[in-house]
Amino acid sequence: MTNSVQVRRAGRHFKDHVVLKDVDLDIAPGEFVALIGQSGSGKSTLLRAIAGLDPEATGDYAKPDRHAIVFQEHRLLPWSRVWRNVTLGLTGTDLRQRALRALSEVGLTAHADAYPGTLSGGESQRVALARALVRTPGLLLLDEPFGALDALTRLKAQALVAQLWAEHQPAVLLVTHDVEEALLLADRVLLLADGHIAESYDVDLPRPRQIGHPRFVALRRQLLAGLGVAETEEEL
Ligand SMILES: Nc1ncnc2c1ncn2[C@@H]1O[C@H](COP(=O)(O)OP(=O)(O)OP(=O)(O)O)[C@@H](O)[C@H]1O
Repeated sequence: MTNSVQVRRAGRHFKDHVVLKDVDLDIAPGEFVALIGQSGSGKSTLLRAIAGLDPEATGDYAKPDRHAIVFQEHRLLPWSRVWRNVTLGLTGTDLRQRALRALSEVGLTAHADAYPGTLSGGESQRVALARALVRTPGLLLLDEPFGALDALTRLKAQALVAQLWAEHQPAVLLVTHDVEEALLLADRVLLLADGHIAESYDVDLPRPRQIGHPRFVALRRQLLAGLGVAETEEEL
């Protein structure tokens, strides 16, 4: 398989509500793909199916053995120290060392022995990223990981993800509501609508991306039109 991710005929319904009808999706090794779509279009449902978390999803799914997922909520265990959260579920003798290495990549070495309850929202999401990184994933699945962060923290978290992706080159599938986030980070943006991938946009811009670049502005307009949002309506 030359693709890192290959999804064929993905389907999912909840009783008579058909959410995913016929989704085909490919991600090349090291490619960063963003998935946008209106609220309720099935973005999270698709991500969960790809992650193997949804036994009732139908279709064929191929993905790297090592994959990791980061959700909008950090899902850290409050009674476990940060470094233990990072290596939760892993076995081996050097777990603390591995946790510290991953925490240093997200700038949180100093918080290794803290409990999650003492961290800010942005720090908690960085721990969740470290927990993903420590698994050296070939595929990183990100489900609105910055959705709950304030604007400045969100920008910093986006820059961190861009840097980690450039260093480690996993394939990435990022679910986001935010067309600017998609255009800042992704090689390609997919639009999920009516239960399938309705559009694919190549983000043919060098990195780091400049939001004022005329091509960026044009792509932003196309994506918003694809979502059925007028340019003046900022957020969905
Ligand atoms: N466990 C469930 N039971 C019933 N319906 C569900 C369940 N999970 C999801 N759905 C429905 O499937 C549809 C798609 O949900 P999903 O969370 O995948 O959408 P989304 O595109 O990620 O939305 P958002 O952007 O608002 O997070 C929604 O209509 C939702 O109500």
